[in-house]
Amino acid sequence: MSKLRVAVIGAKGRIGSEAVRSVEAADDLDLVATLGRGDPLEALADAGAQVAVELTHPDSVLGNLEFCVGHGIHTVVGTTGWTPERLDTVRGWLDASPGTGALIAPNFSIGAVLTMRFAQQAAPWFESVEVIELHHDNKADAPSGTATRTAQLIAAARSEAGRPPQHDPTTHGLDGARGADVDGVPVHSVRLRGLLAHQEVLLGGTGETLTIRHDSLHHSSFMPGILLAVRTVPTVPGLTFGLEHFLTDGPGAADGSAATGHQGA
Ligand SMILES: NC(=O)C1=CN([C@@H]2O[C@H](COP(=O)(O)OP(=O)(O)OC[C@H]3O[C@@H](n4cnc5c(N)ncnc54)[C@H](O)[C@@H]3O)[C@@H](O)[C@H]2O)C=CC1
Ligand SMILES: O=C(O)C1=N[C@H](C(=O)O)C[C@H](O)C1
Repeated sequence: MSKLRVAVIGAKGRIGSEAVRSVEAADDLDLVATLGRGDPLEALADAGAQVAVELTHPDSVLGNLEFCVGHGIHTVVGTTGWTPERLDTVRGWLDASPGTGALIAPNFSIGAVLTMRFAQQAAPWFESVEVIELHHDNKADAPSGTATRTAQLIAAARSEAGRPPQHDPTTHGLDGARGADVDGVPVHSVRLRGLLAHQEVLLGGTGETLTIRHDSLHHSSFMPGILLAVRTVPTVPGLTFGLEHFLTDGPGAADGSAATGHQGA
C-alpha cells in the first residue's frame, strides 16, 4: 500500500519539530516537505503533499490553511487563537473545495481531550467552576485554546442542564483579578518558564470541591493524537473541530490504528 504523503508547516518549532520526528518514524507515512517561516507554500503542492500538519502561530495559520484547502490538501491544525469568525472563514474555503478535510484541534493529547469531557460531565453538578491554565513563557495566546474550549463546553453543559449563570460576588477588585470571562466561566492564565502545558478545572459545590487536572510534560504527549488525525482527516471532508470526533474507535485508535470519524463542526 502506498504511504500517505505528509508535510509539516512550522517544522522548526517546539511541537513542529516533534511532529517531524513522529511522521518520519511512522511506517505508513512519508514526510515529503517541512516548511519554516518564509518558505513558499508552493513547496507543499510541488511535493505532492496529501496532508499538511499546521503548527505555527495564530498570525500565520489562516494564510497557510487557505492555501492548503485551496489546493485540496487535507490539513491537521494544532495552532490556536480560533474565534467563531475565523472558523466561519475556514468553513467558507472548505465549502469551495469539496472533498477536502480540515481538523482543528485545540489539544492533541488524550488526557486533555478527556479533561474536557470530564469537565463537561461534571459542570452541571456544581455551583461554581473556574479554569486555570498554566503554560510555558513563550506562548502567544491567552487563554489557551484548550482552556477556551473547556470553558465553552462547560458553559454549554450548564446551560443545557438549566443551571443559571454563576454568581460572581466581587464588588471591589483590580481589573483582571477574576480572569477572562469565557461564556461566563472565569479562565485564569499563568505563564511560567519551566512549564509546558497544564490545566486545572476547579468545581465547587456544597461542602466539596472537585479538581480535574491534566499535565502535558513533553511534546510527545501530542503525537499519538496528531498521527491519528493525519491518518483520519482524508476520510472526513469539511471542518472538524476537536480531536474527540476522531476518537470514535476507542483507545486503540490513539495508539496508531486507523479510525473513522464524523464531523464535529
Ligand atoms: N493543539 C495542540 O495540541 C497544540 C498546539 N500548539 C500550538 O501550536 C502552535 C505552535 O506552538 P509552538 O511549537 O510552541 O511554537 P513555536 O514558536 O515553537 O513554533 C512555531 C514555528 O512556526 C514557525 N512559523 C511561524 N509562522 C510560519 C509560517 N507562516 N510558515 C511556516 N512556519 C511558520 C515559527 O518560525 C516557529 O518555528 C501554537 O499556536 C500552540 O498553541 C502547541 C502544542 C500543542
Ligand atoms: O502553546 C502550547 O504549548 C499549547 N497550546 C495549545 C493550547 O493553546 O491549548 C495546546 C496545549 O495546551 C499546548
